[in-house]
Amino acid sequence: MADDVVVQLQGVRKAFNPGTPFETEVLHGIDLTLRRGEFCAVMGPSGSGKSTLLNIVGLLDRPSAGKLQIAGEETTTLEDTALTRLRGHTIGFVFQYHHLITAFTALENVMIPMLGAAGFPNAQMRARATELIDSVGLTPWKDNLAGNMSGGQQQRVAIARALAMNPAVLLADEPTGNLDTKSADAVFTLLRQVNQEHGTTVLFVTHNPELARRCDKTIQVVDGKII
Ligand SMILES: Nc1ncnc2c1ncn2[C@@H]1O[C@H](COP(=O)(O)OP(=O)(O)OP(=O)(O)O)[C@@H](O)[C@H]1O
Repeated sequence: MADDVVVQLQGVRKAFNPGTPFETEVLHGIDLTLRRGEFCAVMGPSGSGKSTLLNIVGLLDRPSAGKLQIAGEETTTLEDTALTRLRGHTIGFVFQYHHLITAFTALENVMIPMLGAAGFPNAQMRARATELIDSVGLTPWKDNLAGNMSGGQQQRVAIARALAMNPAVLLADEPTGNLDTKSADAVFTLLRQVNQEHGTTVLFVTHNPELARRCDKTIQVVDGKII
């Protein structure tokens, strides 16, 4: 595998409820290679398998068959604890719904992934979270409760939180799907900026062809296959 390949799927299949009468194969042999700094849009009809694909690349779910290498490591043979560790250090997630803790401030939400085993924040974590909040343009709002922020601001906090561990791969599942055009554009521009400044590889699910055109490449997932 070339050094700059950060995500590689070979013949990845995913079946839900395997071995039961309800078994359904949702991904039917996906091959995909993403290099460092690549920004790739994922498009395709509803129910075609885009989120399932992101969950597998994000090590939240395991393939039923095939190979998946993340940051040079073959993941299909890893035990759950090793998989969790690799996920924590390599992958950042941004979802359509921000999944912030609304009763925490913006800054506190960004510190959550840094807490780790310590379980409580220190000055270094606070400084790093402040830097991230600054980088997503939310300096004046850092002490606002996440629940009181606008949709676009919440998504910026979610991006800052996703970057807390400086991930090689950022997985964004329709992060702009719930936003008005102007906020969607601003969130996309921020993701692009992160990608270019840090060389983060981004996999970005969208139904918006305008935004897909602004990515380095687009894959179409149809009926569980890349076409
Ligand atoms: N845990 C599960 N158990 C059974 N079937 C599932 C499970 N998760 C997803 N599916 C099915 O897999 C298919 C693909 O779902 P997925 O959410 O990946 O599609 P999607 O392309 O992301 O859709 P959307 O654009 O609507 O978000 C759907 O038919 C869905 O019902």
